[in-house]
Order: sequence, then C-alpha cells, then structure tokens
Amino acid sequence: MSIDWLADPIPASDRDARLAALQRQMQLTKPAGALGRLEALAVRLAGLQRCVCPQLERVRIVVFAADHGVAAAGVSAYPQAVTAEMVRNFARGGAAISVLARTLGAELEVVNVGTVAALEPLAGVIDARVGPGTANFVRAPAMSDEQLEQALAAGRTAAERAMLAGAQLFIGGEMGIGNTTAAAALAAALLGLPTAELVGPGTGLDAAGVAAKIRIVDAALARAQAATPLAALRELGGFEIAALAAAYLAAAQRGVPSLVDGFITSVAALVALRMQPELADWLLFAHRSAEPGHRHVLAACAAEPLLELGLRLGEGSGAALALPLLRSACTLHGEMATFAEAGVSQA
Ligand SMILES: Cc1cc2ncn([C@H]3O[C@H](COP(=O)(O)O)[C@@H](O)[C@H]3O)c2cc1C
Ligand SMILES: O=C(O)c1cccnc1
Repeated sequence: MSIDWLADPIPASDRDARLAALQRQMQLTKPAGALGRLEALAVRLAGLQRCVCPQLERVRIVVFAADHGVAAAGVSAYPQAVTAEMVRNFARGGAAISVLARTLGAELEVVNVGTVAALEPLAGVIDARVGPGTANFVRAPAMSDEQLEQALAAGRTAAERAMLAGAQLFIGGEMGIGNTTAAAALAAALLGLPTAELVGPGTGLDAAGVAAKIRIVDAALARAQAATPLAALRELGGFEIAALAAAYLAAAQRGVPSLVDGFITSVAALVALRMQPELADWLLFAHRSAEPGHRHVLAACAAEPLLELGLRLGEGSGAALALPLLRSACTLHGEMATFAEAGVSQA
C-alpha cells in the first residue's frame, strides 16, 4: 500500500458547462438572480458534472465509525461503547442518518474503520477496522504510519464504491465517541488558533467538562509535533477523520463533488484541503453546526454553509438535510421554462 495517490490530480471545473448553465439561468422565467444562492449552486454543479443541467438523484452517504483512545480521559458526555452500539443502530435503520437516507432515497453505507469492539457481520456495514480505536493522543501518537495508510485507504475505497455505484454526490458522515476532541485538536494544530476557540461541548459537556477538554487538547498539542497535515492526522487522529479526508480527495479525483456535514467532517475537509487546495471546487458545505469551533473551520475552508439549524449530531445528518436544497437548485435549473418557451415577456 502507498499514500502516493493522495497527490493524484483533481480535475478543474468545466468552464464551458458553467457558462452554458449561466446562460440558461438568465433565460428562465424569473427575475434575474431571484433564486439567490440556488442559481449559483446549479451553475457550480454544472461545471463539476460537466453538463448544462446537473442532477443529484444518486447520492451515496458513507458513515465512517471509529473509537478514540482519548475518550478514556472523559472528554465525552457519553461512554465509548456508544460508537459500536450506534453502528448496530445504523445497520438496523434506527439512527437519524438512517431515517434521513431513507427519506431522501440515498444509499447509506457504514464503514467501521476501528471501533474498540469487534462487531458481528452487519448488513450495510463494511468491516475495515485498522485497530481497536486510536491510542490516547495525550500520551502517544493516535496511530501508526501503517494504520494511517489503512484508514486513508478505507476512505478511498469507500469513495470508489460510491463512484462505481454511479453516485453523483458523496456525503461523508462520522460516528466516534470523543471525536469532537480529536477534531478540535486537529483544527488547533492546523489553524494555530487558541484551543478554547475550537473546543466545545460535543455531545453535551457542561462548562467544567469543556474546561477539562481544553486542558486535554492543550496537553496533546504540547506533546505532538505535526509539521504536515498527514503528521497531524497521525498524531491526533481519528481513523474516521483520516478516512473522510481521503474520501473527499478520492471523490474529487474521480470528478464527484462532496457535501460536507458538520464540525468533524469539516475538519477532515480542512486536512484534505491542506493536502490539495484544488479540492476546494469540489466541496460544498451543508451547515454551520452548534459546535462553536465549526465557524473557525468553515472560515478556514472559505466555506459559506447553506443552513444553520443548531444541529450538533454529525453522522452526515446536516448534509442529508441540505440535500433537498441542492436537489431543488438542480430541478429548478433543469425544468423551469424559459421566457421563450413560456411566452413570458423579458425585462
Ligand atoms: C447516541 C449518539 C449518537 C450520535 N451520533 C453522532 N454522534 C456524535 O457525537 C460524537 C461526538 O461527540 P463527543 O466528542 O462529545 O463524543 C460523535 O460520535 C458524533 O458523530 C452521536 C453521539 C451519541 C451519544
Ligand atoms: O457538528 C458536528 O459534526 C458534531 C457536533 C457535536 C457532536 N457531534 C458532531
């Protein structure tokens, strides 16, 4: 195995398709610009899908699940066992993202990149465990080089499966008790912002819990030296965060855009953007999470998310909730009549 593929080129958006889509927008029966950001979204998707009328019928949601050694430090309001228990819940169709995926007619796949518990075979769950959770990054690197490589490969192959199934949009989600701590540590390492700006309550810590979480992240940052995004991933981890970063890159390399969900997935996107800035064209950002650090990460990604609903769930749920907006942008763009077709007078 190798990680050389991470640097494979990412195609540019198709300028001719964008111009043709813009031309079409100007002919649709509405005052110019009246559909606001939906117009720009349709034009942007046209460039990425290299056609005048983009479509988002086939959408793949992949939830990457993994455990975090730092959970032992009491950084979450919930016990670590929840990660594996939720994988079963995803498989049975009872999780929020399961319900949303059904409602949207989107395919849901779960990739177990490294729960502590080895799970029985479950329908719709790919076993890609690279280890029984990461090491506690306060004391040691979260993962080995080999584990990092394997986690990245798990993300890449998930994106490849989605492309083979004809996905027109990729949505990544995550499940991992303690992963807002890992995400905050990674963001602090990459952005150089004060830890207190990036650490938040996650699943519901109180003020004392958040203060302790800040101290834990500070201790990890004092230990870990991370000169590159890959080194930061290895030190501060999250098998699921590494897999997500790889999946965003792999989807873009194959010409498929991704809709980024919340705080943790945005940190994965930031890591991937730091590896390849050309990825920026291919990432759409769904929402601003209630997790306070998310706004800093979004700003670093130059992202203008579509929604702000006070969500703080992850799993890909915010992206799933934004999908109907993207789909509406595409169907309006593709199906509205032009002034000429409808016999409506222009300005
Ligand atoms: C039942 C349950 C379902 C979840 N689904 C997503 N998360 C979210 O919460 C976790 C991150 O928060 P923290 O860092 O505070 O542990 C992640 O698993 C994330 O996906 C959940 C959390 C719980 C408890
Ligand atoms: O925004 C997120 O992704 C998030 C926030 C809190 C807990 N889990 C996920």
